[in-house]
Amino acid sequence: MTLHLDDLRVRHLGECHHDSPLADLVADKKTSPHYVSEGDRVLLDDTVSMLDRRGMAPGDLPSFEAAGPRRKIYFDPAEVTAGIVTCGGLCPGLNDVIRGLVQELTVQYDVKRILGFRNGFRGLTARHRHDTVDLTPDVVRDIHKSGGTILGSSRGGQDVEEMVDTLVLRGVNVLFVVGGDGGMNAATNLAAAIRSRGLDIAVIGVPKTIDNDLPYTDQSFGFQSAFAQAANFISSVSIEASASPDGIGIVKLMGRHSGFIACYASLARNAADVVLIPEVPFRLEGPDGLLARVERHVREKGFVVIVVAEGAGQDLLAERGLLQGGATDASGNAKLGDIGLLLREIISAHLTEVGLSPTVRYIDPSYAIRSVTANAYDSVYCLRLAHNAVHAAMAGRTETAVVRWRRRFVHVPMPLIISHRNQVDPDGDLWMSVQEATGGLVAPSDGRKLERPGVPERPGAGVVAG
Ligand SMILES: Nc1ncnc2c1ncn2[C@@H]1O[C@H](COP(=O)(O)OP(=O)(O)OP(=O)(O)O)[C@@H](O)[C@H]1O
Ligand SMILES: O=P(O)(O)OC[C@H]1O[C@](O)(CO)[C@@H](O)[C@@H]1O
Ligand SMILES: [Mg+2]
Repeated sequence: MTLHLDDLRVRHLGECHHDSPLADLVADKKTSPHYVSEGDRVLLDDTVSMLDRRGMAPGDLPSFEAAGPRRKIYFDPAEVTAGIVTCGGLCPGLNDVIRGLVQELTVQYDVKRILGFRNGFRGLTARHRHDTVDLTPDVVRDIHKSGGTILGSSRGGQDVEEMVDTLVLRGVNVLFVVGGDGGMNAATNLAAAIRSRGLDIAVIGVPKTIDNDLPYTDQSFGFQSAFAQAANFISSVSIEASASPDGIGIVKLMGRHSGFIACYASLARNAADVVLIPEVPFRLEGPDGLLARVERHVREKGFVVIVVAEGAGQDLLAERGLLQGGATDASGNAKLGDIGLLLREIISAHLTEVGLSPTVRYIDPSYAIRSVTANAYDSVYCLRLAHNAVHAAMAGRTETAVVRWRRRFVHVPMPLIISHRNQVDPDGDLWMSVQEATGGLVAPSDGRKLERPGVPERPGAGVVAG
């Protein structure tokens, strides 16, 4: 998809006429390596060759509006009622975002009324619209010390007009949607319905997903906390497998369509011998297939550790009739088959057949990963996203997501956030690092050649047969 400057312009509700309470803070600020001043823009591309290929004057290059406080704002804070909704799967840092939104709205902008809608978009239906939480600094003071979301979350569709009615009936003129691709889709539809009714309501998205599958953001919040926890499970499995004769350690990690958690968690511990992700289909059979590679590891090193993303190898499950074709959850997300269980069965059978005596240690930590409290890094990240989301809303931006792009906080039009999925690029440097750390790949099922097969020797990785 080729993006132009016009694709990156965000919607405004109108001119900003009110003095911002933060005007003094930004009055004399200029763009520097650590600040982007109001009105300046952040480039989409970041290499000389990419810029060169565009062949444009700097002002015409595709770029994002910088986030941050403005000198003038659109809404009179005394007239603002804010709403907050968290939707989809849990993710570390949701409470940090809620806390940051409430603190910034109340302390900096003196907004008096903030409603927390319960259990995702379900909370905006006619049935649940009056069951809201009054969010104050006191209510949110300590919520960042726990994982999850104090507002609850849900999957499943709701009628968009009914949700707009809720915003009108509850007097909400600024809505913050903290959600993944589904949540951003719903927020986009909501904003379109608001626009078609000519209402003065801002919808601001704070993109969220532990899968890190949303584009135009460096990395989604909570992702670091999630993969740090996932890495602990890889260590556990590695210790177990290395202490068992012919040990097979398998960890299945979340990641429906994107294997970022599997890649990062594997790199964090450098204990994985094989990493399987949805983006790189793999073969079981043949000299470079998974089974041969696993067998080689066990014979040479005594054990093997496999990290598999839940969305990997779905073709293998389908071939075996282990997928409910077309089955989806309430939000329309495809229901996946259990690749971890299939690998456990197939690998055990193969190793037994070739005369080994495998001991399998299989962990599927699933919710134990995404329910953790945000680490310090993610807490800071969430707080800063929340501050910028509030600035965007008060300045009358709408149908806009607030993200960090190449270290700067920027505004991205919501349709772009749902325009495609962020995935591990098999030709990118992350996957290259995984190859370097694991010493090669399982043969891809698309017939591509393997570049560097082999078993690397890693300090502390276990016994290497002489
Ligand atoms: N294509 C869509 N159009 C409109 N609304 C959607 C769409 N997909 C999902 N939604 C709504 O958005 C909400 C959240 O979606 P979903 O359950 O897919 O989680 P998500 O926001 O993608 O988060 P995550 O990926 O982290 O689990 C649900 O209430 C769902 O009905
Ligand atoms: O069991 P649930 O709540 O439907 O969520 C599972 C899914 O949610 C995610 O955490 C985020 O979409 C995926 O990684 C996972 O497949
Ligand atoms: Mg999603």
